[in-house]
Amino acid sequence: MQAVCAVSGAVRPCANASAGRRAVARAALRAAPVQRRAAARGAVRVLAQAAATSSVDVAELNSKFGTNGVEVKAGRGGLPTVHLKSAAGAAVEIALFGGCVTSWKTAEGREVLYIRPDAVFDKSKPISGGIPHCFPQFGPGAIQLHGFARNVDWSLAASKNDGGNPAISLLLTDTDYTRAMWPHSFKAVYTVRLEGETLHTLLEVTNTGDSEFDFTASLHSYFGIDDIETANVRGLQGLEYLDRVADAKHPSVHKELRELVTFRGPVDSVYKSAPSKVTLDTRSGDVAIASNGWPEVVVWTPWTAMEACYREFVCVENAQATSAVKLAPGQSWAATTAMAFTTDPLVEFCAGNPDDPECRVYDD
Ligand SMILES: O=P(O)(O)OC[C@H]1O[C@@H](O)[C@H](O)[C@@H](O)[C@@H]1O
Repeated sequence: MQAVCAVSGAVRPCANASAGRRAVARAALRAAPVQRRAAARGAVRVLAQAAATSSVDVAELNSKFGTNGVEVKAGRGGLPTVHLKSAAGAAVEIALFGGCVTSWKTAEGREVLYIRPDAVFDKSKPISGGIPHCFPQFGPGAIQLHGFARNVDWSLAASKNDGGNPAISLLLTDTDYTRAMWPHSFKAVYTVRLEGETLHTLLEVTNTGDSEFDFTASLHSYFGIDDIETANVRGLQGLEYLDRVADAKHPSVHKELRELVTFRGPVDSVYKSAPSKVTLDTRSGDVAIASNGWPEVVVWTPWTAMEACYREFVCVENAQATSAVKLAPGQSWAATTAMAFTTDPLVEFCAGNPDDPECRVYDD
């Protein structure tokens, strides 16, 4: 008999069953009230804040940029962190170090992003998790693997709240440190906005110098999942992709035949000509990732190379990885994402109806 996903107990891997599960769930939901799932497993994915003080004047930043739904606080490691809260109850945290979104919680408090257990918040390395930037190089290439943007302080440049939807803009410009690595003058503006429960990002890069440059980039988004073997990504079927697992510098080229991209080993794939929306099924729910201006999607799991945590996350990245953007002096490039999380109705249903036949787990 075919395995059916259940909420708890000895769950067998059941990827590829999403469509069936949804149909079942819809039918079940018509017949029974939805029970809320109590265990917010995702809520503990992000590590607790370390008690430390910030060298940046958080109070000053807050008096300048704090507004309804926007507050600057000392976050983990004392890093100045902007907290957004929408009228709908969703919340986002953005560390100025790396311009990294380190937390995105739904109105019911479920953490959607993932911070790796080896992440540190002392600026000795980029924050390993959340939504860091890869810029001006996705890599591998001439400079550090994913570029420097996730490894330097961005500054807070603007904040606002329109109708209960808070937004901030972070700014990164070239410095001696960046020019030593990448000899160009640039301005990057990263706007993060909560609209209801949807997380919006806009990255704009401008050439402020007097000669052309090119760059690659990505939003290196880490998402929490119930288990790597029950997660999948939809929307990539039919696309050409570069498999970088064996050799990132000389990837092999394939065509994705699967409707659901599942995980049974390390994956490091760059999908070209990606559609404007892909969906990550975390098993507890779907993360819909819509984008505009990001032509590629990178899917990455390190598998057992990160034994301690590989089951708990997958990266689904909006990227401009394989072909560089060329900007003449004064020119700009921009790309957006809109990410939304919806709970899997079957998981919710089964939380309250564990004995329903559709919620039982069978051995093959
Ligand atoms: O630098 P991090 O956050 O550990 O991520 C590294 C990984 O980032 C992914 O974007 C790449 O596709 C992988 O090749 C790489 O190993």
